[in-house]
Amino acid sequence: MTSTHSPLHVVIMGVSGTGKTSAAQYLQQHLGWVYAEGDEFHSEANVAKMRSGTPLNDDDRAPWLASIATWMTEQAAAGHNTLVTCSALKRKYRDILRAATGRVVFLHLTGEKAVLAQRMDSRVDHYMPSSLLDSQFATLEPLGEDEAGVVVDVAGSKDDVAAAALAAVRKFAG
Ligand SMILES: Nc1ncnc2c1ncn2[C@@H]1O[C@H](COP(=O)(O)OP(=O)(O)O)[C@@H](O)[C@H]1O
Ligand SMILES: O=C(O)[C@H](O)[C@@H](O)[C@H](O)[C@H](O)COP(=O)(O)O
Repeated sequence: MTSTHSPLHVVIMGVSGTGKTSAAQYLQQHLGWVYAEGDEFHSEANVAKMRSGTPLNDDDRAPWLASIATWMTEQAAAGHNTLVTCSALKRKYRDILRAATGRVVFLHLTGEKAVLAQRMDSRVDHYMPSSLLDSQFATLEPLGEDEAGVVVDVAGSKDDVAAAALAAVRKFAG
């Protein structure tokens, strides 16, 4: 969608398995905004590290976050609102994304670890093992009160989560 307003970036964040990709695909279908899957911005080394069951560290994540922010800025320059999936676990990671041109808001998907582990284990062809959930939760810094965003619980069905996510984005988009 092209707009005369400052482009809006909605970053769908949260630990692995919260349904970021599922929610983003639904939003993309309903809003028609350009969409970036954060997983696809990881280096091969990062993917290999996660696949082997080792958590990423700040140094691993820095170039990944920078490349996502660059994509967001490029899209904003073209006048596009965007949807981005990115775990964005720490506030300082979100600061990197917030530095992109345009308005950046976060849709934080949250759920119980056991539920997420079960969903991850039923996912096929994905490098991320559910054994990394402990470190994902340990690393997660929830949105601060001064961070533009909204929290959506993912205990319900995909349809429930999608509807809540769409309602939240429509509020942000005005
Ligand atoms: N609300 C939901 N209820 C049940 N299963 C879900 C829900 N949301 C996502 N899933 C499933 O859980 C797995 C993880 O979802 P995914 O969208 O890949 O999460 P993420 O991108 O955050 O890692 C996938 O197999 C997906 O189909
Ligand atoms: O910062 C990280 O440790 C990773 O980015 C991680 O948070 C992310 O979740 C993986 O890329 C797995 O991808 P999914 O979130 O799609 O499972």
